[in-house]
Amino acid sequence: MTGDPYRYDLAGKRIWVAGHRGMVGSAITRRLGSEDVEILTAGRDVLDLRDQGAVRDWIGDMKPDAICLAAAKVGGILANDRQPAEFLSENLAIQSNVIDAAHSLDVQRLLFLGSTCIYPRLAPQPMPEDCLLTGPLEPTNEWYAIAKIAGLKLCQAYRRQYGRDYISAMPTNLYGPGDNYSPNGSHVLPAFIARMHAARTSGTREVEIWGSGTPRREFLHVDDLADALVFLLRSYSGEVALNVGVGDDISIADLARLVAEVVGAEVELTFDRSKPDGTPRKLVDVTRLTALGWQARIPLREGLERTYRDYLAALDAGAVRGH
Ligand SMILES: NC(=O)C1=CN([C@@H]2O[C@H](COP(=O)(O)OP(=O)(O)OC[C@H]3O[C@@H](n4cnc5c(N)ncnc54)[C@H](OP(=O)(O)O)[C@@H]3O)[C@@H](O)[C@H]2O)C=CC1
Ligand SMILES: C[C@H]1O[C@H](OP(=O)(O)OP(=O)(O)OC[C@H]2O[C@@H](n3cnc4c(=O)[nH]c(N)nc43)[C@H](O)[C@@H]2O)[C@@H](O)[C@@H](O)C1=O
Repeated sequence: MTGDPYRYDLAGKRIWVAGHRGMVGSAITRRLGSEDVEILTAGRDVLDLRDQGAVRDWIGDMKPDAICLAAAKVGGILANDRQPAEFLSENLAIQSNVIDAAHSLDVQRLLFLGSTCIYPRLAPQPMPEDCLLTGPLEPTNEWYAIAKIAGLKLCQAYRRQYGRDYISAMPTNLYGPGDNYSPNGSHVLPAFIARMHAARTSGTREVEIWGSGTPRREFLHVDDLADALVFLLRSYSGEVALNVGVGDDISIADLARLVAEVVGAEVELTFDRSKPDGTPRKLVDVTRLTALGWQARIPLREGLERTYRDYLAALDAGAVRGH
């Protein structure tokens, strides 16, 4: 490679964080708070992103220089499995409306967020970016994965055909403040925090884990993700949808034990094998991101401690999402 490294200067830019009330969107907003940028936001109450005309009008009126697309229909394994229509249709609509309108209204820069479930169910571990579309997807979330693949492909297509500076990032499983704690709709980590906390406060000893407990997952604190996204916005331009992760994973049973320890719950685990395990392992290869100069900083245990404190504060305020 020759020439100067790519740099997008954020100074003075108007950046629309779509989905700013979600876990990721609010972390991006917090992180952008320390940059010299103007942050634009619109909640679902004023702008439903499934409405193509409304999205065009909003972008046309607000004229963002850059968009972080962190709005999506999101949920854990059971929600994905039970609502295939909404996970496919809403995500296709949200992302096409935003990306198409960004192109037609001449928005310079866009960052699309996918997920590592885009990779084949039995991908090599750790999963490199180039294993995309090399094998069948995990059936519990193939609907969501197909929408996310379409989103990253749309960014690639606008880049290839029209030279648009649109990029995509594929984060691993996330956790942190503002997560969704809905018992059936959440991801595993918030589910464990809520369940272990309930066990501790009620004195219950048996805590149920869905599936076999043997699948392995990687967990990235959302503040690390937000830092990585700002880094990418500033310093990455390319077709490849980049993995964002920590490069280390843990079994679901061990995660349950670790959460129990952090929460201070003395429990025995039971396994509900009628619930799906999903992908056996999902560890991302972060070689490309590391080579660009970014690395996660928050170790899992510290991130869990912080997240449990956030959960307790939200409980006190009666503001736990999904409860
Ligand atoms: N959580 C995770 O483990 C992972 C997340 N990601 C990706 O990160 C992104 C953000 O996820 P996360 O923050 O966890 O999800 P959240 O559910 O916390 O946030 C999603 C946000 O999108 C908004 N939204 C959804 N539908 C619409 C709509 N029709 N119109 C307007 N706003 C809408 C929600 O608004 P409202 O608050 O009104 O519902 C919410 O603010 C997604 O693209 C997801 O795929 C990727 C990998 C892992
Ligand atoms: C981020 C990612 O999130 C989803 O994929 P997933 O990684 O399978 O997500 P999950 O966090 O819901 O589960 C992880 C593992 O944990 C086990 N598990 C145990 N007990 C509970 C439990 O109580 N709740 C949940 N949710 N899972 C549990 C569960 O059986 C599974 O083995 C995608 O649909 C997809 O949308 C996506 O991109």
